[in-house]
Amino acid sequence: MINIASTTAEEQRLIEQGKLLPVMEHFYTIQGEGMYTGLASYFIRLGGCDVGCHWCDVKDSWDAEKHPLTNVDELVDLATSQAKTIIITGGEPLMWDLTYLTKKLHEKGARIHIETSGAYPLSGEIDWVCLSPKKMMLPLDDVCTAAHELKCIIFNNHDFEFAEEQAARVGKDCTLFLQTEWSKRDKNLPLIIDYVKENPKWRYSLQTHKYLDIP
Ligand SMILES: C[S@@+](CC[C@H](N)C(=O)[O-])C[C@H]1O[C@@H](n2cnc3c(N)ncnc32)[C@H](O)[C@@H]1O
Ligand SMILES: Nc1nc2[nH]cc(C(=O)O)c2c(=O)[nH]1
Ligand code: SF4
Ligand SMILES: [Mg+2]
Repeated sequence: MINIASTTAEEQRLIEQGKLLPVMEHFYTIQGEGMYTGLASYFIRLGGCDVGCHWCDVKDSWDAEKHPLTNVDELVDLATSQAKTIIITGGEPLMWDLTYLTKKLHEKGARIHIETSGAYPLSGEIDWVCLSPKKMMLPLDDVCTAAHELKCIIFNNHDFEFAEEQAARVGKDCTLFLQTEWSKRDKNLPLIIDYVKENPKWRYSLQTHKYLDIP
């Protein structure tokens, strides 16, 4: 687990227990991507990521120190009062121990999804794992095995090859998605459409929230 330099010993203890986490933002919106596109969901975006995707659309999340340490019990109450499906994202949410957060969410009857690069071990009880593997820090085998959904980002042509390599690592029931890197969408969407027609084990995923201009 990462150490936040500016925390007190008491805060560090609560972070290790998962009762205090750096939260960049939390908001009720509609899942824009992948298998659950269109589903009303509450997003919890944890700060901290060292994977370093040059095209990452939430670079502000990377530095955990920039995000307020937040009381997990209060966050759980707020999230579950608004939605049944809670999506934990980041940053890289698996940099943190999610045992306490997910236990509390489940006690309130929530269904829990995660968006992850898979570069760190799974923790907690998660109902739906969306794995989006990255070349710079490959996903761990255990996360590949647990993935319900594989969402590979296409930035350039080589990413189709990388996507096939990662598809060979997930279980046979894992649903496979190709999603264009947003800034390359005009060039890549026709390539992805052709690829999916030729390789129908893949589906495309669009970042529909960006077209709709919602969070
Ligand atoms: C911001 S990441 C946070 C969760 C985790 N770190 C991960 O990468 O899966 C959430 C999702 O957005 C995708 N993503 C990030 N930047 C993107 C971009 N510029 N275009 C398309 N998808 C992007 C990621 O691959 C991931 O599937
Ligand atoms: N609407 C919406 N859907 C999303 N699906 C994954 C997101 C993420 O940033 O993890 C995301 C997001 O930021 N907004
Ligand atoms: S792993 Fe996720 S949060 Fe981290 S840099 Fe890549 S896309 Fe951004
Ligand atoms: Mg996003």
